[in-house]
Amino acid sequence: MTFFLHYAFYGFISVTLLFVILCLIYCKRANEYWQRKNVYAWKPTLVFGNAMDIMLQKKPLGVQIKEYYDDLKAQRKSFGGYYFLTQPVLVVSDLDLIKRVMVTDFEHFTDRPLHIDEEENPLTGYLPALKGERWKALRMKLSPAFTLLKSKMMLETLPETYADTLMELIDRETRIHGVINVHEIIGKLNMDIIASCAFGFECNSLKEGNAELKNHLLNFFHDQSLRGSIIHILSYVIPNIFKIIKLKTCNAKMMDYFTKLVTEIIAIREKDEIVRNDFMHILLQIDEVSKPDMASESTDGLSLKELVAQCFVFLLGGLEAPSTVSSFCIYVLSQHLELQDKAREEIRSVLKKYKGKISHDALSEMTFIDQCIYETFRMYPPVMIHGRACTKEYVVPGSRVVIEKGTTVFIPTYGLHMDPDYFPNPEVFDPERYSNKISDAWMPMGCGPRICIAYRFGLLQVKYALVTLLRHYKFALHSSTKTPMTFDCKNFLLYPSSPILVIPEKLSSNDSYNHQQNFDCDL
Ligand code: HEM
Repeated sequence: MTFFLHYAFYGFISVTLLFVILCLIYCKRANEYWQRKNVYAWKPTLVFGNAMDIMLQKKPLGVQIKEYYDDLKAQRKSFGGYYFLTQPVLVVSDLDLIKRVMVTDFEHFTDRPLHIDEEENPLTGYLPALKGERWKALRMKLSPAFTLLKSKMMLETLPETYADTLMELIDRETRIHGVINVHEIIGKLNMDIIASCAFGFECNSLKEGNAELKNHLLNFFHDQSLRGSIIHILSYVIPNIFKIIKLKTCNAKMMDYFTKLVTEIIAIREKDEIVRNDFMHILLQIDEVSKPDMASESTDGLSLKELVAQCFVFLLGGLEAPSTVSSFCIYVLSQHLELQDKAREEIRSVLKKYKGKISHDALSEMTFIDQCIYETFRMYPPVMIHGRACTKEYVVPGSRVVIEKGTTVFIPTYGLHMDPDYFPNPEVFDPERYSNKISDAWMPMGCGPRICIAYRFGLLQVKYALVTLLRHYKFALHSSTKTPMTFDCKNFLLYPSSPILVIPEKLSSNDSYNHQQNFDCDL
């Protein structure tokens, strides 16, 4: 017996040692990938590669990739290799090569390196994660929901009461706390906007505060646990790891909640024969197959699971990115009061012409607000890196480097946006940069065939929120708000590390156009 235990013990130690040695050999070999290809790369550490600071949550991935971009530019390299743990990633720094990857040679980079597992987790079957022909077919079918005309129509169906409820909320918060958390307030407005525009239901986030829908979505974005934030990054950089380790990006509760919500909305529409010009209507029209009891996969139309996943991405896209950009815009305008006054002047004079109504036409005339929004998108792009997966072997033009199928490619958006070659004095908030042509290096919504499908709608959301706030309030930065802003390391999207708190000063009816009481008042 003792002999057997002895034998088993040494056997166990030997197998463990062998396993550790094999892992180390694997890591070492993986860390020589770019060297073998003769591609410039930062020296990786074993296991962590170049991502030690990311895994230890000392730095957001987008910020580190910006630093790498700066280094590539300094070394006059068009691209370079990066190691996320043991996964090799190609980072492209040359703008012409970036345009090739995203536009001209798109057929080699049709997919995004996102995790997709519709069996275990149907919400991952959303458009951003879909691959190849399935993506192409669905993108074509969904595109009509996001034309300029559709975005305009969606905006014009918004109840005017949103503005009043928003003001009540700001006044109440100011009375109680003296300050408002601008991201939180705009998040509530956007939640109501997308619930109404996409599905035609009242979410009442502004009125009731913590609406259930919003909480589920925020849990997806801001899972502050170490596990949650690491899972988010892994799902983007090493999606294949999910095939080996059974990890989930969304939990079962979230899945059940969305399925129930969408099923109920469909049932009500069918029962009451409601036809509404919104996102849900377009989805339901896709070959008329999206019946609540339909669980099977379909080739032409959408199964219920697929439909729920597309609704989910509409809510995700419409909530966080537009709210972040609008709140960063208020943040910078609170530091540049002269620009804030100029923006308000424009809002007032245009709204006077349109009798106080925030219509699509009125918004289109507010060009200075556009410039402020573009500049905010540049300095604070919610998506700091655009990712592509190489789907067909690619020889980098002008070199002998072959990008293998399956390689993850990063486009360092934040690096491009802060590059003085494209945007002189990049640290300075200067809306005048956009009085002429916008640089091709400006790409907060991506570019090429996989550009954000809802960029028009997203821009409108941001503009609507800003106009609604700035027409009635003057904002000053609260002393506890960080300047310069640092970014949260636990979030995959760019997100402030501490709340943006501002002090609102309500403008008197002489200062602000009162659309309800006096349609012809002089400002
Ligand atoms: C203003 C805020 C927004 C920003 C900054 C933003 C940013 C982006 C970016 C950077 C991409 C990837 C583009 C690429 O890889 O080239 C993307 C894709 C996408 N966005 Fe947005 N987005 C915004 C608003 C929205 C909204 C409101 C929705 C939905 C209503 C939405 C839905 C999507 C979808 C479905 C995709 C995937 C498109 C595809 O793969 O074909 N986004 N977005």
